[in-house]
Amino acid sequence: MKTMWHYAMRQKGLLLVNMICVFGFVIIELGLPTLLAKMLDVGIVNSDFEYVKKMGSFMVMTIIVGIILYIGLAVVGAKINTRLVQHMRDDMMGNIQTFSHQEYEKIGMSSLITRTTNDAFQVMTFMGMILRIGFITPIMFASSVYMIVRTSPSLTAFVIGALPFLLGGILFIGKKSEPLSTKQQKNLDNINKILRENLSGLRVIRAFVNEPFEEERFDKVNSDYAESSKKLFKLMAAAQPAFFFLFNIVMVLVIWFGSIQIDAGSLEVGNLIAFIEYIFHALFSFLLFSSVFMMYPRAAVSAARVQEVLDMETVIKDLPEGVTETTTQGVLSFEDVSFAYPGNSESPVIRDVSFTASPGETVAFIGSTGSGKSTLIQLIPRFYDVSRGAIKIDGVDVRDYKLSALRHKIGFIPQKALLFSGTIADNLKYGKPDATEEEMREALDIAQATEFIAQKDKGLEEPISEGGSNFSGGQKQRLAIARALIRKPAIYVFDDSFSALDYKTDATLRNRLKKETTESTVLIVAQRISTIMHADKIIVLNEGNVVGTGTHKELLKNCSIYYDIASSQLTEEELA
Ligand SMILES: Nc1ncnc2c1ncn2[C@@H]1O[C@H](COP(=O)(O)OP(=O)(O)OP(=O)(O)O)[C@@H](O)[C@H]1O
Repeated sequence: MKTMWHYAMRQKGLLLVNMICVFGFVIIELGLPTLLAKMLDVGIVNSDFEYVKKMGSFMVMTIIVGIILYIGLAVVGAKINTRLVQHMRDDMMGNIQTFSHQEYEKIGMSSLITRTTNDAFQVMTFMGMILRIGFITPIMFASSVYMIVRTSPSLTAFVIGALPFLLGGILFIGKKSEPLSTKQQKNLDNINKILRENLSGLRVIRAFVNEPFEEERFDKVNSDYAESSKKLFKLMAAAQPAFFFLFNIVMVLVIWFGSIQIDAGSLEVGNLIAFIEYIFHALFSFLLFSSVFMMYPRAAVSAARVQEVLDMETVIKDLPEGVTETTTQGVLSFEDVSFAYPGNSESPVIRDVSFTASPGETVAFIGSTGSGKSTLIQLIPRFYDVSRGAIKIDGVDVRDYKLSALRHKIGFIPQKALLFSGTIADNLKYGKPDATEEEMREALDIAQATEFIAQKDKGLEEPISEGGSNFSGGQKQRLAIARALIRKPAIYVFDDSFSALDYKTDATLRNRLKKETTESTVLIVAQRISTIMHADKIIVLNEGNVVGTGTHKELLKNCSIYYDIASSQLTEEELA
């Protein structure tokens, strides 16, 4: 509720109009039976046709105003709702952008998508119900009960007698539906998760002829979702016939005793008709309100999931007043750095790593898979914070920087080259929004991308499909490199970013890079010895420990792990 009201209250003006429409609508709805009763009991009974005509025109006018107010209610409600969900999604996205890897991993990508789309939609739908039904029904109910008591106090007992049954039913359904709603949303998370994996891993699935297995996996989560939805809908559906059964019993009793009272002359026909109309409004309002109440647990589950995203604070705290300017540019030092992934503090992935890297220098990291290379370099832009020790850039601890200033110093090229849908130019401008065509062409030239772009019909304006699927792995890597180059950062971090390039392109690219980065610090993670053998310093990692530091030649002599890696890739002559 807190979440919904927070967003609804951002539109106080529209809420006020909504309330005015609600009041007007209720007055008109209850005014109609009153006018009808008068028309019957005064006009028809006394054959006063002037009176009948007068009441008739009042009723027509009332209906017209009622329609206008009802349309107003729908329009205003739709406006409030769409803005509500828009603001909610904007805020969620804003907070998600601040998340570190830890928060992403905690909630999970699929769940974040479900929460931003489906859960926000559930909250919006419920708010829509509140704005119309939730506001109208309590007022309608209270006014109807007032009219019921005023018209015939003796018949009121039947209405009051029905209320405990209604209330009991509503509470029962509300209690039953909450765990079902939680389960339903979780099952929807699972559908999204499997769907994402299936769509992004389509080629692997096909290559391994695993379609039947994947279909079965999807079918399972889909059935789970259908099962939980079915139970929920069954529960909701059972409420309606039960209500109409109760409603009909009340009606029969009212008409039965009402006709006895008419016979005895203590009640007029018009009043009985109006009375039945009031009962209908009172009980129907109660039912509609109960449908809001029954939907509440489901919306509350969604609202809680949305609120969790909104409340989640990143462990990587930004320092808005942090350091933005430094005297040097690109001096990097690791000082006894250890790191363990969250929830795994007993087994650090990086242990007591120390090294320095200066502008103009290329430092490379090598080691077996899982030795901690990617983890180590992800600590530099603070994708994770160190568990012990410190990483300093230009003498300042990375945690003391304003986050944007820190990340501006770094050109990070991740292991998996990710391109955004748009054009080649759009993707390059992601690195530098005001990049000129000349700057773009220069970056592409260094990244050895000029040739394949020249073959594209539209050159820089060539469209890139979702995930860059219309480019090869090596082309994507080169574009990702160009995107980082265009920023001219103080520190380049290449996380195995040359792996998809052929040997010749790899060598040419690194040569060009060397000329371009004379004033920058370059860190390269690679599996290929040929990619790193010319680095000024090579750091060999094994199970998170530094087991060797030196040049290619030095390490061949005094680091057995490096020698083993090198000997598996180089010829005897190259080793010598
Ligand atoms: N997000 C994560 N949560 C928990 N453990 C992780 C996470 N990412 C990596 N690890 C673990 O940390 C260790 C180091 O992984 P890392 O990716 O840094 O190795 P790497 O040397 O870069 O390997 P590769 O060369 O295969 O990319 C591995 O044991 C891995 O299982």
